[in-house]
Amino acid sequence: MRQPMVAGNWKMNATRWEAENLVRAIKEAEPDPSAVEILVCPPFTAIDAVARVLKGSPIRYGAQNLFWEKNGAYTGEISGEMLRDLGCRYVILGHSERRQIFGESDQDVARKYAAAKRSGLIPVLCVGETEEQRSQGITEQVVSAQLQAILQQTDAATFHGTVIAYEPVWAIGTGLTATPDQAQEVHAFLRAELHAFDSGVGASTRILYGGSVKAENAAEIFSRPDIDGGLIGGASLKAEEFLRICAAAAA
Ligand SMILES: O=C[C@H](O)COP(=O)(O)O
Repeated sequence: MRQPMVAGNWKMNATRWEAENLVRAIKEAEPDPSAVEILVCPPFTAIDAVARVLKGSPIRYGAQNLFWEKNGAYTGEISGEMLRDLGCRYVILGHSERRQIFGESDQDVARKYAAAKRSGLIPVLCVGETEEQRSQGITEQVVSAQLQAILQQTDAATFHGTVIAYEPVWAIGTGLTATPDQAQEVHAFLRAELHAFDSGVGASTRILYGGSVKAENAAEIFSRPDIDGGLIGGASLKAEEFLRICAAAAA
């Protein structure tokens, strides 16, 4: 049985003060940790402030990116070891905004994945197709290539625990959501790929859906058998709405 998970990707939003207020409101609602695992991923600058509020709480926090080296002359970059030093448990990797705006390739994501594992972070690996790729009918090819770039360099024991997030690029921040059936179809495909890699990995890996998830559509999306929760952008910046999404995953 896979424990549902709801992750908030705050992207480049929230000062430390805003982050503290947001995470405090989530914490004070005391969501049941046995029903849903909750993760918040603030910008780097607010991680420490969030960590202080979450001390002793079952709510997890993580980062949105890392660089693959441990340290050195890499101006502006942050390593997995630095994130572990802040107490981060998870790191989002390969988000489509990183791939599209910052030019991250599958190979870059694979190097970041290896660095996350080396430093003891759990990757939340994002995959997803653009609108053009969907209209060309190559959604499965695209997400398979993104996933296989990771599977080819790892083994089942190392991969264990990794979280996958399927995020159709055309649904991110657009208000357009994949229908629950469209999302389930891709999730089932990804699970089959994971299963072919290793049956235990196929059964146990959580696959989250991301792309314009809101309180009002969350329950229906999460009701599908291969959708284990959500990676939430805009709606994770409002405590009340985020908590309603968490409650939908817990139900
Ligand atoms: O990481 C989160 C996704 O990019 C979804 O963002 P969104 O919920 O604002 O569409």
